[in-house]
Order: sequence, then C-alpha cells, then structure tokens
Amino acid sequence: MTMKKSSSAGIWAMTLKLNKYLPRECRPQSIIMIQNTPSDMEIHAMLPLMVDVRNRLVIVIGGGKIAYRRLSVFLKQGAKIKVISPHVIEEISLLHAQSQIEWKQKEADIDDLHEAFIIVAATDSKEVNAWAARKAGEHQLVNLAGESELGNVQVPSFHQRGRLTLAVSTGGASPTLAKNLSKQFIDQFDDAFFDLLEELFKEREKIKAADLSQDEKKRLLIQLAKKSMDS
Ligand SMILES: C[C@@]1(CC(=O)O)c2cc3[nH]c(cc4nc(cc5[nH]c(cc(n2)[C@H]1CCC(=O)O)[C@@](C)(CC(=O)O)[C@@H]5CCC(=O)O)C(CC(=O)O)=C4CCC(=O)O)c(CCC(=O)O)c3CC(=O)O
Ligand SMILES: NC(=O)C1=CN([C@@H]2O[C@H](COP(=O)(O)OP(=O)(O)OC[C@H]3O[C@@H](n4cnc5c(N)ncnc54)[C@H](O)[C@@H]3O)[C@@H](O)[C@H]2O)C=CC1
Repeated sequence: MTMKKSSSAGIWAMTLKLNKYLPRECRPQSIIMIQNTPSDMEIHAMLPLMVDVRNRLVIVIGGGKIAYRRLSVFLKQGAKIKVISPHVIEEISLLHAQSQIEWKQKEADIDDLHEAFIIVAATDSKEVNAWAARKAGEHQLVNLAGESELGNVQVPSFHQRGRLTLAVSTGGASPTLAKNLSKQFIDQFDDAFFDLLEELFKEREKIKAADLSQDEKKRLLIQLAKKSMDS
C-alpha cells in the first residue's frame, strides 16, 4: 500500500538496499543516522474531539472563500456565526441577507474577540491572523486558515452520515490527501450499514436502561457489537 512507503521501516529498507552501493566507510553506522522520519513524539499531533457548537458563537475574521468554507461547516452544525470583514464574497453576503449569519462590515478589533467560543482567522493578512491568535483569551478556541500552528484548533477533512463521523487530518502535510482519504473511507459504507448503526444505537440504549449489573450490561454490549460485525 502506498501509505506504507513513507514509514520509517520503508525508509530503513530503502537505505539498506542503497548501502550495498556505498563504499564501506560511507555507510551509515546505525539506523539512527539514516532515520529521517520524525517519531510520533516529535510531531505535535492534535487531539481529535467531537465538539457541540450548537448555539455557540463563532467569530470569523475575513470574508473570502476560505472564511466561507469554514463558516459553512459551523453553520451546518448549528453555531451562531458573526463575520468581521470589510468585504465579503457574494455567498457570505447572501447568508447575511437571509439573516442566517451576522456580518460586521469593518476590520477586526479586540472587542470583536471577547464573546467568541471559537475564533476563525481567515484573512489574507498573516499579521491580522497572528494578531487574532495572540489576542484570543486563554479559554477560547482559535483556528488560523494559514499558519495554523499559531492557533489551537485545526480543521480535519470529515464526512458525517447518520451517527458515523469519519475525520482525517494530515496535520498540514497534505489537505488534499486528507480530503481524498476521508472520501475513500466514507465510500466503504453502504445504506445497510447506516441502518445497522441506528439499530445498534436503539439496542444499546435499551441495554443501558435495563435493570442489570454493570458487568452484565458490558457483556451484552460487547456481544451486540460482535454480532453486528459478523453480520
Ligand atoms: C492546517 C489546515 C488549516 C486548518 O486547520 O484550518 C490547512 C491549511 C492549508 N490548506 C491549504 C491548501 C488547501 N487546503 C485544501 C482543502 C482543505 N484544507 C483543510 C484543512 C486544512 N488546511 C488544515 C490541515 C488539515 C490537514 O492537513 O489534514 C480541509 C481538510 C478542511 C477545510 O479547510 O475546510 C479542506 C478539505 C475539505 C474537504 O474535505 O473537502 C485544499 C484543496 C481544496 O481546496 O480542495 C488546498 C490546496 C491544495 C493543497 O495544499 O493540498 C494551505 C495553503 C494555502 C496557500 O496556498 O497559501 C494551507 C495553509 C498552510 O499550509 O500553511
Ligand atoms: N485552510 C485552507 O484550506 C486554506 C487556507 N488558505 C489561507 O486562507 C487565507 C484566506 O484565503 P482566501 O479566503 O482565499 O482570501 P481572500 O483574499 O479571498 O479573503 C481575505 C478576506 O480577508 C478580509 N480582511 C482583510 N483584512 C482584514 C481585517 N483586518 N479584518 C477583517 N477582515 C479582513 C478581506 O476583506 C477578505 O474578505 C489565506 O491566508 C490563505 O493562505 C488558503 C487556501 C486554503
């Protein structure tokens, strides 16, 4: 599989193959010397969480196509959206005209940030985006469309259907790859699977509510999951 090529084992194997073409004195002395894939400890991967944004305020600084892409996701999830930007693209202007979002037609300033649960900085100015990250409160979530490492939230590529959410993040390595992978993953599931998931949910609720010991409930729930995987 292609993904495996970039694994450290793959690089090791490739390097070992190369070794035989190198004069003995030029060969790497140990695997440490030839290892060029950072370990999981060295990469700052972020924690995936499911966040309920319903009725929470998301401030979007900037009104271009990336701001629109971000706000569309939050809006669909039930968040309240306030766009702060001197100019916005037509799609944003239309949402504003339909009273689906708020729009303050101005440059962002410090007063705009306070009440936000999540701040999205998606202007075309690195300075403005970095300013938003700096000025955000300690308890706020901040997403920067570029230079995302200055914020504390990154947006993965995700698909949701029924109760299933599949999200893929490549931590900034390749958003396009994340997009393709998440599509490939969700396409593996057919309609019957989503019906099954709904059934499982109902069955599980019943078991949880039943007058049984915790151990017995756990046993039944594991059995239920096993049965569904076999079917
Ligand atoms: C760090 C992150 C920011 C964050 O967390 O907010 C980030 C950063 C940047 N993206 C850039 C480019 C592109 N981004 C996309 C697409 C998506 N980008 C998304 C997330 C993220 N993008 C986060 C990392 C996620 C990860 O790595 O897995 C997705 C998943 C979600 C979303 O954006 O809504 C969405 C797919 C949605 C879907 O599934 O459909 C495409 C392709 C396209 O548009 O089709 C391109 C062009 C091709 C390419 O580069 O691959 C650039 C360069 C900008 C410039 O040119 O300057 C930067 C800035 C930088 O890297 O510095
Ligand atoms: N995360 C991702 O997937 C991607 C991120 N990017 C990054 O996203 C950023 C935005 O990209 P686009 O939407 O294409 O830009 P754009 O140029 O279309 O829009 C920029 C917007 O920022 C607004 N703006 C500028 N200064 C402002 C200020 N002081 N206060 C409030 N609003 C201000 C402008 O009025 C405009 O509406 C870029 O920095 C780019 O690097 C770009 C492509 C993909």
